[in-house]
Amino acid sequence: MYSFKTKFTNKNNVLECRVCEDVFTIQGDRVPRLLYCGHTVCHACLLRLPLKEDTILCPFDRQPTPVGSTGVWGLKKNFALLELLEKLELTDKEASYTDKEVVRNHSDGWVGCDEDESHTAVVYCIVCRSHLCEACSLATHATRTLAPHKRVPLSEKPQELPKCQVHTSHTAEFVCLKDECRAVAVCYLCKEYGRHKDHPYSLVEAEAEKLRTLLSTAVQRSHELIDQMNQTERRLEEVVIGVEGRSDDGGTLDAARTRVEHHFEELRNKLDVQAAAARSAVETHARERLSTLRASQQDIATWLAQVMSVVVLCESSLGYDDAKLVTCGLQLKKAIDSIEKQHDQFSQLSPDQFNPDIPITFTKDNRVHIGPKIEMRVVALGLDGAGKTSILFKLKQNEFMSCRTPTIGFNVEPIEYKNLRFNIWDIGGQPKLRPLWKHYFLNTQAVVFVVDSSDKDRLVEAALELSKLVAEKDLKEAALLILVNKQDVEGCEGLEVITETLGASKLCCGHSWHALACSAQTGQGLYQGLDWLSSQLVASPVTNYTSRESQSNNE
Ligand SMILES: Nc1nc2c(ncn2[C@@H]2O[C@H](COP(=O)(O)OP(=O)(O)OP(=O)(O)O)[C@@H](O)[C@H]2O)c(=O)[nH]1
Ligand SMILES: [Mg+2]
Repeated sequence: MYSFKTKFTNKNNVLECRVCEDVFTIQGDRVPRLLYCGHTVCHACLLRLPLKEDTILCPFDRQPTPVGSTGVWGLKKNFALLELLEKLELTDKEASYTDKEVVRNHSDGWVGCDEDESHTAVVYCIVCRSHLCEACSLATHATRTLAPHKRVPLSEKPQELPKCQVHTSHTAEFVCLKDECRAVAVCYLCKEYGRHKDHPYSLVEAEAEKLRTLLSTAVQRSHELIDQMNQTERRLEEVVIGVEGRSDDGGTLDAARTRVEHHFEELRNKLDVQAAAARSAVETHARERLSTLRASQQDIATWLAQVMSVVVLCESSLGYDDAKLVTCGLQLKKAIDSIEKQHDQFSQLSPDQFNPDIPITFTKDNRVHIGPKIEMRVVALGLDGAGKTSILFKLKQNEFMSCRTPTIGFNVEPIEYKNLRFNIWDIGGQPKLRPLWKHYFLNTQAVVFVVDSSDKDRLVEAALELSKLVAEKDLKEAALLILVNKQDVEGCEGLEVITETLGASKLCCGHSWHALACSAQTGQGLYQGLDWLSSQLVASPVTNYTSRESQSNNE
């Protein structure tokens, strides 16, 4: 039978490092490495040699061997020696294989000692690759050379590395990391000289360790994910119950349905009240109108009878003799005067009475306005010189006043446009007058804020005044129209820049607001402004144009 002792005594020190006298190994610290002079020294002894200017001196003949940045790891292994070692180990294994298998197959899991098959192996020598019992381990490793061999309990025996598929007698201890090679396990020959020369590589153990870490992390994260999913699933179930409700308690769906019903019920009630108010307004209007018409009818009937009786009197008086006619002259003149009086009264009948239309306009809050004009209170504000009075004048007279007359106090003018009457209050904008603005706010339905687009230096001042206006309680419901005026002036700022500089979208976000470019000189944008204002008051567009307005719109 093969013996562990003979295995090493047969080598006659040929396979030992001549520095430390330890046996060379295929891998690890005792790997044989070649120096430039041809001597072979184990890796561990080379590490202990002093390094002088990136060279080490051979311990036997002092010849220098340069080592680069990789140190002694960069020195070539003595492959002839390694092959010899491997062949010897293979022979050792083959020789012991049959016996060991017989012994191992003797009982499942039982491992026999390689020195004495009747003993049970408890340790494994990593260097000699032998299974040993306690006694044989001590006996065989008593020498100075073998005593340092690392022996581990059988349970910690390192795994056997696979063989290289190309050099089948060599262990595949490296993994080639080049993409095309798909992590194939290779031996040092393939790595140093063969197909995988110069390919990136790693040790099989290191790569396996990396994969293990990766797998453990993945498993741990998956467990966490499963926990989270379970929790979320439970929460979703709770939400489903919350929406659908339980048998004894309605969910949020029921509550939402009820709110929708309630909201529209309230709207319907409000609309019913508004419709009743509108109907009543129409009825009242019609009643008043009919009573006026009937009164006029009665007046006309009376006038008719009176005129006819005067006519009869006059016609019959035509045949009187002179004396009688003169006697009745005073009475006849009175009768003729009364005809004139009735003619005057008759001609005063309003032509509106002959139009059977009932002109109705609905406001945005569903109030009904009956009559030719619906009124809107508008306040025009802005810095002094912005052009408020000029805009008002242009709308009223269709004229531009080029001279500067600052407004002290206010001007108020009704501007009639379509079926609206805008009562525009133009308030002086000088700094000393601005504290008075607030006295005009009550019941104001719209503010027209005028900005001078040619006076860029005062935009910040204008923004400040605008910010105060939008914060006014009395103007909370008021619509806000920003008129960017003087667009005819060369070099003036455009609408977008001005609204941005004013910060209008932020400032006015609580209001219904709009900005328009305009010019009091040319009339540009002014009627668009009135259109927007009317859209804020009435529910549907107004279409009856007067001739002047049509003309202005065509300009
Ligand atoms: N070129 C040009 N000048 C304008 C325009 N609008 C107003 N102006 C001129 O700007 C000056 C001031 O106009 P006003 O209408 O008096 O300004 P205001 O806003 O009423 O000023 P205060 O009454 O002081 O608040 C006048 O000289 C106007 O002729 C415009 O659209 N184009
Ligand atoms: Mg003015």
